[in-house]
Amino acid sequence: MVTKKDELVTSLKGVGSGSANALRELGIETLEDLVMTFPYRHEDFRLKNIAETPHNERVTVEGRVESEPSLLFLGQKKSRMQVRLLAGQHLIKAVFFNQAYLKNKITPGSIVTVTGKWDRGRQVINVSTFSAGPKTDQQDFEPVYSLKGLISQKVFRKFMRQALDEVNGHLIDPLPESIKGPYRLPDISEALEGIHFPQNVEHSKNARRRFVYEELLVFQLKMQAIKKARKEQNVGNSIAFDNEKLKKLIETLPYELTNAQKRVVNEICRDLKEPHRMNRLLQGDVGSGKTIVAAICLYAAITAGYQGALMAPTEILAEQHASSLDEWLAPIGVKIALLTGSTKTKARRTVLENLEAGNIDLLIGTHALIQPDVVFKQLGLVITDEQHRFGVEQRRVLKEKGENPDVLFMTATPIPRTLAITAFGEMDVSIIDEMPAGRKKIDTYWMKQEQLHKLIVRLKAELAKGRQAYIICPLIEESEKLDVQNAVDVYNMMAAELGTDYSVGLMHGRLHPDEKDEVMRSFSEGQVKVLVSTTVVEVGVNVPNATFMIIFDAERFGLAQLHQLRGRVGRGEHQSYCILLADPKSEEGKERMMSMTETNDGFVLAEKDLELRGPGDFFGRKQSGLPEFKMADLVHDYRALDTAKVDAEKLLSSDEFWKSDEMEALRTILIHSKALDGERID
Ligand SMILES: Nc1ncnc2c1ncn2[C@@H]1O[C@H](COP(=O)(O)OP(=O)(O)OP(=O)(O)O)[C@@H](O)[C@H]1O
Repeated sequence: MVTKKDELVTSLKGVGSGSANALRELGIETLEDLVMTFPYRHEDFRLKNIAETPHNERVTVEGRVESEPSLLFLGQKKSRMQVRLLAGQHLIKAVFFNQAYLKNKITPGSIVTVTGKWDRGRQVINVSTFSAGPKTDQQDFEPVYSLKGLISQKVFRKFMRQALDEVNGHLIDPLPESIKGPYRLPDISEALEGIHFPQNVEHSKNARRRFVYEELLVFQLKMQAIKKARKEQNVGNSIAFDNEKLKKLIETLPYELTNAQKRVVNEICRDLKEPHRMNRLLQGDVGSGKTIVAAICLYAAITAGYQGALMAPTEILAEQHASSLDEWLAPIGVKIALLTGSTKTKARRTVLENLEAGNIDLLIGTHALIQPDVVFKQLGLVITDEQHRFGVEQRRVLKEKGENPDVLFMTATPIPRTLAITAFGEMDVSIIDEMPAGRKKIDTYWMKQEQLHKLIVRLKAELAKGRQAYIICPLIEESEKLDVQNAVDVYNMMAAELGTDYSVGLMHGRLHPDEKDEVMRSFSEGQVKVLVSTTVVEVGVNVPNATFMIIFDAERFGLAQLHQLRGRVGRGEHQSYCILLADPKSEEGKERMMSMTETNDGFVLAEKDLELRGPGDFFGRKQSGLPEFKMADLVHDYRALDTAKVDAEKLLSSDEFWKSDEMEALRTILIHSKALDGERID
């Protein structure tokens, strides 16, 4: 039996084949599809005082016509008409483009109501909606739908009215009274009315509140269900590590762990012990000390007789990790090997043999680590140090190899909380939210390119103190060649400026791996004082004596990337500086530069970045891990997201959710998704 909501839109009065096609193109076939198509904004038709209306805002005013309309034709169909209106005490102009047909309705002395964008400087309203006479029965708020020009707003609203009347009482409300009641959320019919035909601001706000909550609750239910299912089905390793040995390692470290580091080590080690497979994200701002945490956890797995793997995004980083971990772990007997794309065939073969035989405890490298022919004897823990998510592909390779290790993802990109919850909602998250003691704020300045010579004086002063510096040139992937040239030019200029006093090194993606190594080593050992580099040093490079950074064309970078780059300095006890050379043209670019000078806090910058660029672009490209919400907005609805998270956890662990009739609709949504099988599909 077809229920009302499943009836086709063609059952509505006035929907012929033309409109039906248009609606189908918008993804609307049934009455339910139609009523669940939400407007992307509401036009506000309340009367406003023009004197208080900000520039460029849309406004509706009533006014008395004070002149004959002057009409000018600008071509066959184009025209411009202008008339003077007295709105309250204000004499303004109303301009109508291509609405010559209104001329007869505009007579001097009559009252008219116009809506349009207000140009405050020129005192002009650019009219988009007109009615003769004072404002009467027009709705105060009218929804505006995204219709791609296929059908007019007015006709669409007419269909909507009919559809709402038809389905009223036939829709199943996924939210039971026990949830709606305490939050005073309207039921589905009332909420739909408020979304499509709001009587006032409150009405539409309440309706929106309901759908935002519903959407986020369903999302959270899915995420929590996935987590739970994975825990139940993933019989992973229970890694019984030797706590005494861990304590000893921690005691021998050159510094005391911060409380945050201790806390996350505990969280991760607790997961290792559990028999299910760990699936955890470790977030920590640049320089917060994630590497040592990784080392301790890998060592934990090793004390229990397992092998560990640490995967880095670049070769430089893999080498740097290998040398740090070697320093900490080799003295206590851990056998470490490095494997990257440039490991020579013979050396590679030796590593692989030893790995399979169990003679290597810890393998560090790039993606080369999880190639099919890399076989571990007993892999217990994989840590990946990457900006982005550990790909589906890599999980598949591990699975095919029969490995079932615990996995920890480390990210240095502070991900705004709301994004972390949504993009990584099915994972457990640990956060290092504290910097090692004694860290100083990196003083950040924004200067114009033309001030470079002044800057070089500052640079020399810093070098004279024995410090080192990075000079960053942009690398835009589409034209690596040009960027390399750019870096070479800057290198030549710096080498000329600094003469024989300080040696300058050059680093970019096109160098041979051996050359990269060589440059990096001489910089970290202090022979090279100034490193001119493209963004290849962006992640993870750790040279605590480097305290000065100049970033050329800084406006070409996003906030997250600038923050990562800046994080290369300020990693030791000395005061550090970062100078952004930039001539941004856009307001957004200026705002980015200002934000960098104002804060060192990666989480604050990440929130700002999210606000400036929107969630889709946050990761630098469209990230498939981010679900698209119809109503919820990740920048502003974070409170609702939190509430939904707590509620989802409670619901899933309650008997009522699984048994009661009133929860059936919500339960059905969950059952129809793949969440209960531990799969994420969005
Ligand atoms: N508890 C601590 N006390 C003092 N120094 C520390 C502490 N933990 C780490 N460090 C030092 O801080 C510096 C940064 O640590 P690390 O390289 O692990 O940062 P990170 O979190 O990996 O940052 P990035 O993402 O930028 O690589 C290193 O020089 C490290 O030795």
